[in-house]
Amino acid sequence: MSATLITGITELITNDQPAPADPALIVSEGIVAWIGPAADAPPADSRIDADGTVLPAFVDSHSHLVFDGDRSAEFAARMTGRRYDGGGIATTVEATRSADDDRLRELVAARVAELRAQGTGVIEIKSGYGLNTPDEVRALRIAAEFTTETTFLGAHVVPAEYAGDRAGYLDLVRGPMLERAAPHARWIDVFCEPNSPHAFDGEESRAILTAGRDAGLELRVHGNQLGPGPGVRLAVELGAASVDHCTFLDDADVDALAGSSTVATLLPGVEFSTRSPYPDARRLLDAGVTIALATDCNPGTCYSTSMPFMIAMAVREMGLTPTEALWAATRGGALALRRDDLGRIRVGDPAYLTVLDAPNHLHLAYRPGVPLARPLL
Ligand SMILES: N=CN[C@@H](CCC(=O)O)C(=O)O
Ligand SMILES: [Zn+2]
Repeated sequence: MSATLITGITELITNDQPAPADPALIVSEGIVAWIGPAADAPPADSRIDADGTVLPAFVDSHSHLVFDGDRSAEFAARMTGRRYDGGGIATTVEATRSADDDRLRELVAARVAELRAQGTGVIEIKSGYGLNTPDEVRALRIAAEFTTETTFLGAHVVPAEYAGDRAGYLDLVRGPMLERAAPHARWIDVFCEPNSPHAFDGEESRAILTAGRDAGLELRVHGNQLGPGPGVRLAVELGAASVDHCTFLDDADVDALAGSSTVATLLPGVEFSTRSPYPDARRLLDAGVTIALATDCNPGTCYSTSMPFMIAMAVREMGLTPTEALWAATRGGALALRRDDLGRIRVGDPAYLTVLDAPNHLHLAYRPGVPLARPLL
């Protein structure tokens, strides 16, 4: 067994026990084996001088990394006033279906390398740009090469070939497509958005989610992104682990979340890239809701892999302190994935550790856009 001692930690964020003065860590075989004052550290085989702030790696609980194609022109049009309504997803579906497996795998690998280099440890990856059975299954197979947190999103939008037959597509998604996809997924998700003509209303979403649950999948929901809607309350009612976006909430939505085990996952990169109002994270926290921050990395509403960027926006635009935003991007993400072993530094947990080239964690929001975060090991 080989043990590595980590010293030179200017600040240690554990999201667990308070850190000692002049903290040090020992990691052995990928597990946190010891935390204590550097002066008391037991012998180790090697040593790393962190020379900065050490924190749990970010947990990015919402991404759509399996795609091909480019929608930068759609982004540019939005910056001059065009609204987002989900219609551009069809462009990505076409490009993704046309890509061969090796190309898709390379694209995902490059995006995963990009996010890891910025301090993300574990990521969730959704399907949703195949929208037929073989392409959805392929997306999940490729996603599973990079994470165990794979999500079946056949109910992203109704694809063009079913434009006149929504009911037919719903039957496909909750029938044969689900049956083939379920062995490759942990989660099922739905774009519940009555404000988009392409996505699904409350009853359609309920039908998809309950079928997924019956097939053994756990639930997550895209809800209340483009306007008020039933997504948040449906997610809470069905016991979903997370409802994501939460941009347009009324008091009943906030009350429902506050009394529940459903995490509200906020995706400020989407509001940035669609020129929308940011969700009110302060209101949610003050009501006692558990919140997470994630990138939602996708070609339409947010092509960013950067959790530090999400933290900076949450602080500047959404009313969180830097400490709260960091917690939401680490432990919050872990809870949104119902992973008790992630998002904190604790003896016995996997050693997903990030180091900041900065004296303390406030620099994550204080120095936006600066590449401070990287994997420690
Ligand atoms: N809103 C639904 N799905 C993605 C966007 C997908 C796209 O536009 O390609 C999201 O989470 O924002
Ligand atoms: Zn999404």
